[in-house]
Amino acid sequence: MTQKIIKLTVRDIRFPTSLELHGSDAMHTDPDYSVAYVVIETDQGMRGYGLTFTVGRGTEIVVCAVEALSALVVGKSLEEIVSDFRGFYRLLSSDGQMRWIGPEKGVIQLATAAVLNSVWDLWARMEGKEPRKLISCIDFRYITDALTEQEALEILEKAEAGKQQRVDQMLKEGYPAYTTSCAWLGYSDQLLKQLCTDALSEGWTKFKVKVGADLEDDIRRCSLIRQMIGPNNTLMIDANQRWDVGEAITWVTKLAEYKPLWIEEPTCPDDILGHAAISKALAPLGIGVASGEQCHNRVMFKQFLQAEALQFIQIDSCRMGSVNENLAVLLMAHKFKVPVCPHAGGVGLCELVQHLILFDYISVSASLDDRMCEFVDHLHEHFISPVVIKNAHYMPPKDPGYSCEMLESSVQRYQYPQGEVWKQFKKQSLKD
Ligand SMILES: C[C@H](O)[C@@H](O)CC(=O)C(=O)O
Ligand SMILES: [Mg+2]
Repeated sequence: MTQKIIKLTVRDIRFPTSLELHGSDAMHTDPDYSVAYVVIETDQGMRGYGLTFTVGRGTEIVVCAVEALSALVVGKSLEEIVSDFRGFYRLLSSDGQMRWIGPEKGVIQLATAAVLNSVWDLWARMEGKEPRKLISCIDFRYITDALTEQEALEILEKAEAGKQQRVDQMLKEGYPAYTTSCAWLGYSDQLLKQLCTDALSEGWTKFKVKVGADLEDDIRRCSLIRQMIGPNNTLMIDANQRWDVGEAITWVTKLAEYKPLWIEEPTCPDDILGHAAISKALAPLGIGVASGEQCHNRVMFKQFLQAEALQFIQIDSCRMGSVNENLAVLLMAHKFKVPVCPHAGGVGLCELVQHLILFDYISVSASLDDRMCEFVDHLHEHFISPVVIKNAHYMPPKDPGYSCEMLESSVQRYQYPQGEVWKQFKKQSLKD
């Protein structure tokens, strides 16, 4: 049945997470987790839901960018889009009137992700996809020196073997996860201890700690958490781009005794050679470098891989141009033998990225070695099909679609600035 997209709406939804310092790190000290939330509707009454994660005031700019892209979507049929998804991706990412404010980066790329996520959601509610069809969604422009279309197809075809076994395994055991919920930078030691104790009793074995603002604090917090989790559990540290290259090496060397598996975003997320230098310096200490949550397109990831600048790739479901670009990165990571450990958390990122990482295991890498997906325990209650975590594993989603439909009651309560929650804050601040 032809489904013509007749409407696209986008709303600015913000959660006041800064009040309790959830999500805080060395660079984002008071984040209000937010989304630009997109709904597309077809003439047959079907809907697709998409979003991109942002923080606070920036959301209104992303909303404007989605509105600017909407004219490229409304009026098209789903069949028209998916029969040449590569072309449609290019239309959005290379539109002559808007390309200058990207290309394929920044606000326009976040907006592209929100729109395309809604298209993937709509499509996913309708049918299964074969390797050839998936490959036809990827824009190979600028990456053929690292991965050709033929190589990508061969990777997917090779992974057909054993696929059903991996599906069954995932349905039974789920995909391994780690938690970042215990140790946001703004949390007190007492809260950190409490959350860590709870997480251990729930079966968590892999923990990420925010670092980078103050070395003495980092030493104290890493030592505390290492003592609590013991020598056999896994610790990761995340500096959210706080340091220069030399500073990163010196700082992380001082934290090496706590045996972190990786240092995440040690420096500017665009500094490929800087990451390579940090990787080289930290390799003898057994510490890898992870990055990706602010890596804005497949071309950046290509160069990180070519330069051996990362030992862990952190794809993000909303930073790049949706599933289309993430497929390209999963396939390149496989070719370069670098494990994918997605960034999640935020608002809806866990809901979205679970699909990508399950796809990676089932249809691309067929490996769980050194792989795990981030989990953050905030804001899932606002989703119709929230993630299900069992024994520190993501259980495969059962509902059709891309899992980012929100409860309409939540959207209305948290819509900025007219939602009840924000109106209440406004009244309060007028009183103060
Ligand atoms: C501002 C966000 O909370 C950021 O700190 C998240 C992040 O770096 C992560 O989850 O990793
Ligand atoms: Mg991070």
